Amino acid sequence: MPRPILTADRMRAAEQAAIEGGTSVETLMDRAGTALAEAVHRLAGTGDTLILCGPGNNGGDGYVAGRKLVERGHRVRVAALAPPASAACVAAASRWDGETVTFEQASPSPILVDCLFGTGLTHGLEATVSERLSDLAKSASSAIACDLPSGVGSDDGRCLSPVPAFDMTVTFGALKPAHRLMPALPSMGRVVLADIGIDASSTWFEIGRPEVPALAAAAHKYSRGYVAVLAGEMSGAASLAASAAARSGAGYVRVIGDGLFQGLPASVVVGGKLGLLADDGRIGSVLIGPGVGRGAGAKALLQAALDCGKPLVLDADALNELGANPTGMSDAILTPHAGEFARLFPGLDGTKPEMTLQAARNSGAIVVSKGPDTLVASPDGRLGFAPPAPSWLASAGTGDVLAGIISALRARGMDAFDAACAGVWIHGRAAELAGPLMIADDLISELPAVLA
Ligand SMILES: NC(=O)C1=CN([C@@H]2O[C@H](COP(=O)(O)OP(=O)(O)OC[C@H]3O[C@@H](n4cnc5c(N)ncnc54)[C@H](O)[C@@H]3O)[C@@H](O)[C@H]2O)[C@@H](O)CC1
Ligand SMILES: Nc1ncnc2c1ncn2[C@@H]1O[C@H](COP(=O)(O)OP(=O)(O)O)[C@@H](O)[C@H]1O
Ligand SMILES: [K+]
Repeated sequence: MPRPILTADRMRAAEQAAIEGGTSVETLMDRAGTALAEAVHRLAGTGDTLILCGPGNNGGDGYVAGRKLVERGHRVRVAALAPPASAACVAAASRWDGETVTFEQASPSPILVDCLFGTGLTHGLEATVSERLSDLAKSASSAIACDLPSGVGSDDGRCLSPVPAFDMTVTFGALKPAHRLMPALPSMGRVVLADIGIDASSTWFEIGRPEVPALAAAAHKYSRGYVAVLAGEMSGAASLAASAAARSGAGYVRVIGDGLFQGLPASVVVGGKLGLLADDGRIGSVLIGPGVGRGAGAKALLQAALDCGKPLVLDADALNELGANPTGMSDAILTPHAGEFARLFPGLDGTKPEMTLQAARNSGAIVVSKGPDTLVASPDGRLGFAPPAPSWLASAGTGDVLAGIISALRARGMDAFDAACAGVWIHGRAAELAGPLMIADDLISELPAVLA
């Protein structure tokens, strides 16, 4: 099951529903603190532990975790930033009778647990507090954040004050958008999700390993997926996309365009008239964008793609050619990077999740908003958050490869949203296998291992 993602408001509503269903806040906090202690102990073993507690329920989780860690043999010190303020935090703190130091006195410890603020953060930490948090996190062997690293905006991933890097973040019920959004993403470490008995079902989720439809025994090359790639000025980009489609399980890949198409597998067919797009009922998806260029030639190719009535994947130059605020794009997948997104959907505001969903609703298309924090949005409100992908994907041509992978999955018959989510996951995994010095071509070599 993919891990659900909830905004702070929706998390509070889920908590409220659990409370109305008969589970008290104290019980939820007890479960959260117990899960936090368990995760800390598993990661760091038994050792001297400093827990920084804030005045709200994030701090309350810390007091509970302190008690549980003492039971597990840790020497625990709690440093309170401010006296407990929320009722549940007051109750949890009243049960803490261990070592307590002032925040200013807190000295470095091998295990640091940050329970200052979570989803209730409203503004950045004071400079002296964030500096102290950073110093303590840097000098710890294991730094663990409760729910969110303190200073991170839960819904938008902004760092409202400087945020150090943590080894692990333990969150409850559901992930929060910030766990998978820049600029907070690199501070999270491993994100562990603990079940505290809240119904956290959501149409927002972290994209997990996909289930690609199995090949039928009676499959033939066209039923396995026929991808048509429209090529223009830069044949290398089309070659990358077409090769990626072929290595992602398409049964037949055709590149329509003039050019040398170096490096293309011999099995990829080159040539054919544009009229094929509409006439050949076997074509399962049409990819246009990588290397297609700008100008009259590109415009004619785009028009042919838009008119052919086949599932489309639009990337790169095709997105620029499309113009701002496209509408009526159902059965299309758009894969803009940040610059292309801003040109395609000017004037949207809000968080990246909100803007990507708005773009999908306005255009009618599945929108893959790429970057270090790729999101996949559907007009129906589904929103997939990519798991962290290696930053070495920042290399020319990797987007062309992604478009090729998605086109193959779409031609195979996957639903457009599922194909886009699966493509993003497969792309990230291929990058992990290809390693830091990879170039886009190397991603293609890893695809069979990822898809096996
Ligand atoms: N929602 C849920 O279902 C559950 C939430 N739990 C915990 O509760 C947390 C949320 O608790 P709260 O809503 O009490 O929020 P927090 O504990 O994150 O912080 C709340 C308090 O801090 C103040 N504050 C915000 N930013 C500040 C800043 N920069 N400097 C000083 N004060 C600041 C707020 O005014 C508020 O009084 C979650 O992150 C999680 O750790 C768990 O106890 C279990 C269940
Ligand atoms: N810092 C990063 N961390 C993780 N993934 C990244 C990063 N930068 C880019 N990517 C991914 O690499 C790909 C780049 O695509 P794109 O910008 O279209 O490049 P190109 O046009 O050169 O093919 C996208 O899938 C994007 O999500
Ligand atoms: K925290």
